[in-house]
Amino acid sequence: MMLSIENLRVSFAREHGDPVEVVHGINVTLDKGETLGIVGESGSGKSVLSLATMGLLPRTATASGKILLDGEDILSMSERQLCRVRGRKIGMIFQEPMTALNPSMRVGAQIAEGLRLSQGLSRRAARAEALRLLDMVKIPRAADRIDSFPHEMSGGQRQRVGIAIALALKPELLIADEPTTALDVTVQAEVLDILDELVSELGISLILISHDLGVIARITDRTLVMYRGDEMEQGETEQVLRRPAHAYTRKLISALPNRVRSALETPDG
Ligand SMILES: Nc1ncnc2c1ncn2[C@@H]1O[C@H](COP(=O)(O)OP(=O)(O)OP(=O)(O)O)[C@@H](O)[C@H]1O
Repeated sequence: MMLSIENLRVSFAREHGDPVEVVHGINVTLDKGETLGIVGESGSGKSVLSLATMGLLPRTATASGKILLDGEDILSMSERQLCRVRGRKIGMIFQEPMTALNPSMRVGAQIAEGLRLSQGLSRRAARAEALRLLDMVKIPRAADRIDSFPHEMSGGQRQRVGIAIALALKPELLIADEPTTALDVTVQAEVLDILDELVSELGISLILISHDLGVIARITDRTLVMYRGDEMEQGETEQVLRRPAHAYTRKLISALPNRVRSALETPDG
């Protein structure tokens, strides 16, 4: 898997007046197994960038540039081609796991349903695979929890189920948009660590979107810092944190809690 976003611009039509451009020429490349963090405050265009990459921009949006996934441009694919890409190549994890979960279906059955549709597994094989996935995302006593409903689980467990559902389709690229924002801090760290472990174990590429540089710093190789639709800087996460090239990045770093900030500081200052 290789993703290459070239000079991506996105604008939205307005009822009155000219369209407004909200992403102003972003360039990103991502190799197999690499993890990229996209950070920036609210409105910086992170979600628009990720929606564009999944081919999920609303109809009012116009995009130009290229989003090449293994050489094929997402921006010029038909809805049918996009559905195949989303089923096979790109998985998604959302901020609120309930958006990806069906509240009236047991979690095991939801994971199994995806497996039966995508891989044509028998009922029994799909259930066994669902159990394996629940174990993989470290749901305690998975064999007992497989028949739980989403509302019977904690937020962190629901997000793990969300991760299991995304992984069930064996994606090559996973896009996680604020996957831990709705969780408390300790649970946040657990879910991030699971995500980190799984993507590296499975060789999946990851785009992790967050307004929180602490979240990005925890698990990504590279970071793109965005502000109002522009790239502020991009580079190895460690470099960006230790030697931020841009005042905006320094502002994001100074907004981190002391505890996180001091963990990032270099011995040589
Ligand atoms: N459907 C839409 N129609 C019009 N404008 C939109 C639409 N979606 C997003 N925008 C605008 O695009 C800009 C970027 O929004 P985006 O959601 O990508 O920001 P973000 O960095 O993800 O912020 P947040 O962290 O709040 O989600 C904002 O100015 C937003 O108002």
